[in-house]
Amino acid sequence: MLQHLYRQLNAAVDWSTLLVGLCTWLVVFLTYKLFLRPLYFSPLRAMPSPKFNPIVGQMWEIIRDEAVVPTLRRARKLGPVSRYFFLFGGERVLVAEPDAMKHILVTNHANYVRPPFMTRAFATFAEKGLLGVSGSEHAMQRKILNPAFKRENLKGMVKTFQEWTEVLVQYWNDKLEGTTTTDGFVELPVQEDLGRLTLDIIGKCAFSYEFNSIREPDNLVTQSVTKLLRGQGASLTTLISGSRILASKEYIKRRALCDKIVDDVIAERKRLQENPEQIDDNVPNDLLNLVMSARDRDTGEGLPEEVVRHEVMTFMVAGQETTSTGLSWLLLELSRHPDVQDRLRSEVRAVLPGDDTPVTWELLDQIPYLMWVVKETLRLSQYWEDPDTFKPERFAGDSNRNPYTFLPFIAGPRTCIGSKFALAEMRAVTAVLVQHFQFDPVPGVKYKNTQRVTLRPDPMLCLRVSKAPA
Ligand code: HEM
Repeated sequence: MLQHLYRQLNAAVDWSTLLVGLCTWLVVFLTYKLFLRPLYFSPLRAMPSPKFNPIVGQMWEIIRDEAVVPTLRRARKLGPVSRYFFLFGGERVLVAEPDAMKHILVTNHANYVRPPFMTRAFATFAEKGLLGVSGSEHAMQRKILNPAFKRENLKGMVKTFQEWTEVLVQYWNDKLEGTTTTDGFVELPVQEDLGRLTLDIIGKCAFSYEFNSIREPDNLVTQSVTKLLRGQGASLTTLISGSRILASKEYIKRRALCDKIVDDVIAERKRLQENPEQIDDNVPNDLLNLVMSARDRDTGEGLPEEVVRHEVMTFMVAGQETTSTGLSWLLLELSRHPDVQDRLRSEVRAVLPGDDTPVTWELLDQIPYLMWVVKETLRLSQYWEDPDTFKPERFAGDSNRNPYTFLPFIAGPRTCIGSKFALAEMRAVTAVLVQHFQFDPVPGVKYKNTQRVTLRPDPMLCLRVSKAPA
């Protein structure tokens, strides 16, 4: 039967013609994709473009050079809106112009959606939370959650920022006291320690969980969650699709542990909601509480329980590494600019005179220089005068500036929901740390940008830490 079919097919098809046809199609397709389209037919061809390479485009310099450097170089050379080439004739547009940013992120955001593969990668283990959903589902979640993230609801968390930073202060003081150097400093893995601090803070603020990772770094839960947040053990398919296919056994175990911790807290919280008489005065002031009580102002509906869990995980993913990396860059800049560090310390001390003065949101607002230092650390845009110089006072008189020249949290429907939280956390942590410590560079160490989920210093930041001058 099969033989018969094969003979019939052989008689009907001229294989050599088919092969020639296929080859011709391939040549035409490749010529169009690699040369004709990018050079003559692309709607982007009128944009300033760098040197054209049909195979690797600009990818080689992007991989080879320090992160962000090729982007800045191109923006300077080709202007605020330019085209560059991806692999195999693919094209990308680089935008560094405030009005164009507004157009893309806000006015016409529906035309510029994040590619689905990025959404999946962002939300590897919280696919139903804000980072993992899109379209109407995302809009519905934001409508319910936006009001929860207002300043009034976050104010009480500044106390937590201060308390956990004081744990780090104690930890570093112990190291200083244990040091044998006569110069009064100790070289510390600052970035690693800040990572533990922001884990402790986000654990407590997100769902009142105490990781206690500064005091107990080797604790199983801390280790598991830290590895999970770094994506360790997740396979490429897990990172791309969000599914657990091919993920290591350890990864699956860590996820189960993490889910259980969050589920237990939610179950206890629900029990209390149903039995309000058992709630004492200490209702947890955390994001979980805000998420569980948030309601759509039109329909009165809240978020389903599974989504609540995913939101808590999302806050952990979105709020831990971002702030610890931001704080690492900030301390690195302070160590490079002793004048900025001195001024910051004296302005902090003028408002928070004693080491034990309770830090509050209102007091943080009374130290404008602190906010300028934080913002200058997060600024990357070239759309500023003398853009490569670290100059916090450029943020004085900020209100007259076009908001689209400063976009660390982007803007529009996907703007960072935790931006106020993050700015308050970075200010509180910095204020407490500069009150106690002086930060100086370790001689001879040069840092480069490296792109992971965030832009990080490479190597990991290590600084000389000593007692702050009186
Ligand atoms: C310096 C610290 C931070 C920076 C620079 C930052 C930056 C960003 C950026 C750029 C986005 C948009 C990502 C995208 O859609 O492409 C984002 C989203 C988000 N961030 Fe932050 N973030 C920070 C801290 C935080 C903190 C502390 C939290 C939580 C408490 C948080 C929660 C979120 C959430 C939930 C989203 C998703 C919003 C959505 O898609 O609707 N972030 N963040």
